[in-house]
Amino acid sequence: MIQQLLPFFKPLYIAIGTLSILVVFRIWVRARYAYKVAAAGGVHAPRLANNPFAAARWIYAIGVAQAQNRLLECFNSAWTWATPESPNTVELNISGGRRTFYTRDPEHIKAILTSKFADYGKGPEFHRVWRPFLGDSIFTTDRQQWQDSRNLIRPMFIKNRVSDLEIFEHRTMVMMGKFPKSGETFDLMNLFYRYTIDVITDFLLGESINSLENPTSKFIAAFHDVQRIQTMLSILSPLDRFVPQRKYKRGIKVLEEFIVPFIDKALALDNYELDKLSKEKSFTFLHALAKYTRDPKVIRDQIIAILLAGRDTTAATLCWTFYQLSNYPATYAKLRREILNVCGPTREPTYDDLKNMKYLNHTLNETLRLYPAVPFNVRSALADTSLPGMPGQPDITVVKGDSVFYSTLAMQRRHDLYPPSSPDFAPPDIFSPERWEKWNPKAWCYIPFNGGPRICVGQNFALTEMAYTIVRIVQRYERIEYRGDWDQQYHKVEIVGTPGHGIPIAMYEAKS
Ligand code: HEM
Repeated sequence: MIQQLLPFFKPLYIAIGTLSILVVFRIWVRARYAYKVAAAGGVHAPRLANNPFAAARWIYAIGVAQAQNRLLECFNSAWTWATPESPNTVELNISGGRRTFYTRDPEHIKAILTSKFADYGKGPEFHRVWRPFLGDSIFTTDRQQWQDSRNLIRPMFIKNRVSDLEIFEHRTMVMMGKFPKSGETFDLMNLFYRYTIDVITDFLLGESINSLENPTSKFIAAFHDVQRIQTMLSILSPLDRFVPQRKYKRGIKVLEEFIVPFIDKALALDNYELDKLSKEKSFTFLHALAKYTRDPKVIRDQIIAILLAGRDTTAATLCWTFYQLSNYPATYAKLRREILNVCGPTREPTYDDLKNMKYLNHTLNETLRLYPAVPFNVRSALADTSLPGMPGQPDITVVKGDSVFYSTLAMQRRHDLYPPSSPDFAPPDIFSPERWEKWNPKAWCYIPFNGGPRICVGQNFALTEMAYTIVRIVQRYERIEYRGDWDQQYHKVEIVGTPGHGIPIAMYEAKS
């Protein structure tokens, strides 16, 4: 009897059997999804690929595009599959089950970030992949846990605290002390990254890491490694489990070894001492955390999250600003005229000066329009929900567990979201702070800081820091010159989008 059955266990039969089970499974999962979509009265978005092989090819293409710094191009190629009913959102389904949506549609971004906020979140998978680095912080959690973090962090960014410009002044002066002589080439990006980590550590911990003075610090190298590997792990999830993680874990340990002594010092203060301190200027973000919780892990998670949020975003935006200004001498000159009119060549700007300088703010808006610091983002459906259909069309059904990738970068570069070009309004790909003089973007078409309940907590801090830094540099230097190949510059997307070639530049000091 066994002998008669043996031929059935030949490898070929096993392969055919397995394949048949997979096909049946896929048909079943797909039918279940189709039922859910129909039962909700909605529709699918156009499909990016119609079979698992084409879908796997797309995932592979995304991985390659990321490695070759062509992610935007690859993302935009998705619209080849779009239809007039859904011109800017498509879906991908490898297994027939959970889908991934890709969108650059402001109405869909608005839905996930605000009108259907409760239905979308970071989700369990995001939390799993990011937890070793960012723990249970504001960035990795949803619902009550996220709300608790937000309530804790927000008071630290009220105007009173942000308008104290002492840290910015001190650190800007240290940074500018590192600029070489007039006309010599240097990498401004390197200095901006060191400057912003020094500012944010000072702001959070009351003591700076001083990377401007100590560029080879282990902390900086570890912070960089961890972020780079984290980006790759998120892109590859759920296959991240197969990626070697020794360097990643070692890096996280270095970050913790740096932060833990600060946490211990803050926790050594009792509530009475913290209360007393809270009325003084030396009361830091860390003290506020220690007042709220005695759990060192909670404090560690929030501190690392804000370090991440506060360093690269502002450094990258400053880099892109000077990259663009170096190509437009007339824009630089106009900005300098405004700054000199308000602050003269040496006076420190006040908070009100910074907020009232229109052209300065237009310059920052314009940079964030072309280079939103977080170019790609993702949300997961926490419940069965939908994305709004075009007028007269049914909604697109989204099932719990589906992901929605959205790109602020791709959306903000969509030509059809802008008025026609004219002498008053440069084509959308051109850097032109002037466009902001008479134009306001349509709602949800310009969201570098996100929108809705999860809008960036540090927005005002970031804008104040960047404006301050620009003012102090532009006051001193009458002209800047890009010393790399301007056209060869590229957008390197990790968590934040940075200039791939750094910012090789020369600055010419104004004669007093
Ligand atoms: C140019 C500068 C910045 C830009 C463009 C920016 C942009 C963003 C964006 C797009 C998000 C949403 C992320 C998400 O929900 O997935 C965000 C969240 C956040 N940002 Fe910023 N950010 C900047 C600077 C800062 C700074 C300097 C800080 C703090 C020092 C900060 C703190 C935060 C925090 C805590 C969140 C989480 C908010 C939440 O989930 O409720 N950001 N930021």
